[in-house]
Amino acid sequence: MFLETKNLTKKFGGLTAVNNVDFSIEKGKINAIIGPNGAGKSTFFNLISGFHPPSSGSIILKGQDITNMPPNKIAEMGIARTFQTTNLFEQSTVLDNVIVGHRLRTKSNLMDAVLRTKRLKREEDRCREKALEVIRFTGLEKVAGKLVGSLTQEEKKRTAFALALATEPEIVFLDEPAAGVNPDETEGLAQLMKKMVDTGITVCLIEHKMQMIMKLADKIMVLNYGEKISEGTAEEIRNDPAVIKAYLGGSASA
Ligand SMILES: Nc1ncnc2c1ncn2[C@@H]1O[C@H](COP(=O)(O)OP(=O)(O)OP(=O)(O)O)[C@@H](O)[C@H]1O
Repeated sequence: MFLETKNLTKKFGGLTAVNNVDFSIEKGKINAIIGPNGAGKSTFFNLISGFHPPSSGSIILKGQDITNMPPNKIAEMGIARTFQTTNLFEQSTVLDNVIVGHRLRTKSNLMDAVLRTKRLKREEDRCREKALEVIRFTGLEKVAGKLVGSLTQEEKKRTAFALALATEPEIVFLDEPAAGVNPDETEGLAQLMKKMVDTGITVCLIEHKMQMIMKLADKIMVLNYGEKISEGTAEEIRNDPAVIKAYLGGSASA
């Protein structure tokens, strides 16, 4: 299995936000995590990307235990993520935002910057090339020189994808990639996720847009109050009484 969590648990004081979750992600597939508000989806992402240490349980990437690794190490291992409220620099251009992503893969340090070494120049060129490549991939060529603050919501979403891709990840975690965009743009972003998978990148997303998830995801996990209540294909999830009950607030019979 490409990435697995075993008994993954996160407690915030008396609240168990993620409770004993076993989840496995297959390489080259689109995996989705759904669940009502407050179900623990973002917390689950934060655990995998190292932003929160788990209270217990483990995270295994390609057979290696990465539990408790710091976020920068996890990113170096090939895991990238985007955020619900995209953490982009609004006063910088798309290109400058995306260039930052590839710095993760470079080695130059403060001395290289002070002395303007050849290594620094070479790595700066490489970051720029990589940024231009992912800007083309995500369809942002026309707005590469624009300030992020002036972009549409959909372009900002694409920029967040591009920033994640610039780190050369093996797997990307996308937190509500289609929130706040119209149906046509949602379809465009779904196509972009498929394109990512076609190049060999594994995708895992959180999304509230059910129609999109049901069409797009190869495998879905459903969280409710921090617990995994169901897992399977769109068809399996759709017909699972536990899922129907969770979404209807307990008013449907299980
Ligand atoms: N840093 C934190 N400190 C304390 N409680 C937290 C923290 N982060 C999340 N929680 C709580 O953990 C629970 C799960 O939250 P989380 O944001 O993971 O849910 P979610 O499924 O992503 O929700 P949404 O769909 O609304 O974004 C919630 O009750 C939330 O209030």
